[in-house]
Order: sequence, then structure tokens, then C-alpha cells
Amino acid sequence: MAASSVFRPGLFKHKVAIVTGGGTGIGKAISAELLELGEWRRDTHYFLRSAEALEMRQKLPPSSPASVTPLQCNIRNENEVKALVLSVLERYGRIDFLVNNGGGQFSSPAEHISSKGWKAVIDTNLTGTFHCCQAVYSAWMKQHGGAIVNIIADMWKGFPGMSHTGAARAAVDNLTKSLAIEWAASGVRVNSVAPVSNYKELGPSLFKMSVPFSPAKRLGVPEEISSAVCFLLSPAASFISGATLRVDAGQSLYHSMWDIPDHSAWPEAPEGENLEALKDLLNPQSKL
Ligand SMILES: CCCCC/C=C/C(=O)SCCNC(=O)CCNC(=O)[C@H](O)C(C)(C)COP(=O)(O)OP(=O)(O)OC[C@H]1O[C@@H](n2cnc3c(N)ncnc32)[C@H](O)[C@@H]1OP(=O)(O)O
Ligand SMILES: NC(=O)C1=CN([C@@H]2O[C@H](COP(=O)(O)OP(=O)(O)OC[C@H]3O[C@@H](n4cnc5c(N)ncnc54)[C@H](OP(=O)(O)O)[C@@H]3O)[C@@H](O)[C@H]2O)C=CC1
Repeated sequence: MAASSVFRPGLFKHKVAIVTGGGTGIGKAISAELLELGEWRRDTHYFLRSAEALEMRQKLPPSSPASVTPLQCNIRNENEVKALVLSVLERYGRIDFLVNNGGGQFSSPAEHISSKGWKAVIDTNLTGTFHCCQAVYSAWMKQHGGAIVNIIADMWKGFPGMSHTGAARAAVDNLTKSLAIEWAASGVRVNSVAPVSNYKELGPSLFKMSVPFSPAKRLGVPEEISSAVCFLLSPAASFISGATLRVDAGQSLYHSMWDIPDHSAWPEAPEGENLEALKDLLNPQSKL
């Protein structure tokens, strides 16, 4: 495996990590970087991707002590998550890190999201993350400490067109803060990463659409997200908890991609001299 991490190889030696959705996209980059930095294990989820685990295993140098294990789990199902955590503990005896990366949504105007679709997205991105945090804490981290990183999204200005996932990710941002306080006495650090990066088959079109909205004038790549995750898991972040790191080149501070067409539907301002002044200002004959 070609070394690409900026961190010291062996940093995570003997550590055991669960990375949900660890077989694709950002999760795959996180899995690969953790593998490079030490000995770790990963789960996948309800669509078992043993082919990807095999591919990663084959890239490991023979001398590497690292190992990768695909495990099947749908994070929306509490019992499957509990079984996953027990299975990792039975196999490896500890869980140092949890990365809640598994998630998904579809784009739709809010008015067209069905109740079933809304619940599916909230269940996946909010409840699934909660299930994983709670199960890992109860079964291991409560007694032994650990570090959790939740992958959320750039929803700081709302998420028009994906209101369900925006609401779920904002909730995870808040969950991160609650758990950071509740679990501090167990030595558990809980943080989030809010990425903007290439998005699988939508990558090229999203890339073209969003480049003008990025201060960097390019999208991020999954490797730029995984390094932030590894930093938050590492001892370099030993005094960081309850934080969300925006890995977006400042895009969340810049202008919105959502276009609001010209309209005259907004309610009038209250009557009075300020309204008159406003009308004067907007009057094409105005001398102002
Ligand atoms: C957060 C940063 C995003 C950055 C940019 C992202 C872009 C995109 O995400 S574009 C879309 C890419 N899509 C995917 O990657 C698919 C991800 N999808 C999923 O993970 C899941 O399908 C799910 C969580 C969205 C739904 O889970 P599930 O219950 O397994 O799926 P169902 O197909 O049974 O759907 C249940 C229900 O959800 C509604 N729905 C699903 N897909 C759509 C859609 N494309 N458009 C509108 N509505 C959708 C629908 O109501 C489904 O119920 P039924 O109508 O009875 O099937
Ligand atoms: N790329 C980006 O710009 C951004 C991504 N994100 C979020 O970051 C995370 C990773 O994204 P990315 O790598 O781009 O996308 P991917 O779709 O490649 O990764 C999502 C992973 O989550 C898994 N997953 C979905 N539902 C479940 C479930 N119920 N149980 C277990 N695993 C599940 C998927 O598995 P499967 O493929 O088998 O369904 C997939 O492996 C996601 O949460 C995404 O929404 C947030 C902001 C921006």
C-alpha cells in the first residue's frame, strides 16, 4: 500500500476501529488511512462488501500487522448494531475508535418528501449514528474510553433540496456536543467532521456545479476528509471534544448554491415612514 498519510506509520498500532460504510467513498479513504497507520478492523454494513476488504488486505505489505474485517450491519437496526459491536469485541477484545460515516439521502424539494422517505433518511443518518455511539459506549468505551468521529455535512445555512439530511446532520452536530459532555468522565472524546468532497457518480456534475461556490475553486477529495478524521482520533487531538471540524475550504462561509428566483410574494413591511423611504429607494424615478 503506497504511503500517503501525513501521520506517523504505527500511530494507531494495536488500535481497533469500527468504520461504518467503510467500503466506499470517504469511508474507504478513512479505512485505508487507518490501515496505513496501524492495526485496525472495520465493519461494513448491510451490503457486505467483502471484495473491498479483500482488495485492501491485498494492498497491505506482508510485514504489516494491520488487518481488515468486513462485517454486515444495517445501522438503522439497533439489534444488528449491538450484534456488530459484540462481534468486534469477541474477535478483537477492544474498540478504540468509532467512525460514524455510513449514511445516505436523496435530493428532493421538502414539499415532495414522503413521510416514509423522511423517516428513512432520519433513521439512517441520525438514529443509525445514535445506535452506533450508544452500543460502542455501553459495551466498551464507558469502562475504557475511546474516540468517536461522526461524519455530518455542510448544512450550516440549512440544506435546501435535502432538508431531511440537513435536519439529521444538524441533530448529529448537537448529539456530538451532548455525548462529549455526558461521556467525558469515561475518557471518551466525541467530535464531528463536516465535509464537502467529491460525491461518487454525482462527482463530475456536482464538481462542475459547485466549483464556483468553493473558495478553493475545486472540490475536496476523500483523502482530505480522512486526514481530518485521523487527526481527531489521534493523540494530537487529546484536548478536543464536542467540536465539529468543517473540512470545506471555507465553503460554508461563502455564498449559497441555492437560487431564489425573483418574486413579489414576500409580505409587505409595516406601514410607516421607513416603508415610504424603502419605496422611494426602489422607485426607478428616485434620485437616491
Ligand atoms: C450530505 C451531503 C450530500 C452531498 C451530495 C449528495 C448527493 C446525493 O446524495 S444524491 C443521491 C445519491 N443517492 C444515494 O447515494 C442513495 C442513498 N440512498 C440511501 O441511502 C437510501 O436509499 C435511503 C436512506 C435514502 C432510503 O432508504 P431505504 O428505506 O432503504 O430505501 P427505499 O428505497 O425503500 O426508500 C424509502 C422511501 O424513501 C423515499 N425515497 C427513496 N429514494 C427516493 C428518491 N430518490 N426520491 C424520492 N423519494 C425517495 C420514498 O418515499 C421511499 O418510499 P417508497 O416510495 O414507498 O419506495
Ligand atoms: N461526499 C460528500 O461530499 C459528502 C458526504 N457526506 C456524508 O459522508 C458519508 C460518506 O459519504 P460518501 O463516501 O460520499 O458516500 P457513500 O455513499 O460512498 O458512503 C456512504 C456509505 O454508507 C453506507 N450506508 C448507507 N446506509 C447504511 C445503513 N443503513 N447501514 C450501514 N451503512 C449504510 C453505504 O453503504 P451502501 O453503499 O452499501 O449503501 C456507503 O458505504 C455519508 O454519510 C455522506 O452522506 C456528507 C457531506 C458531503
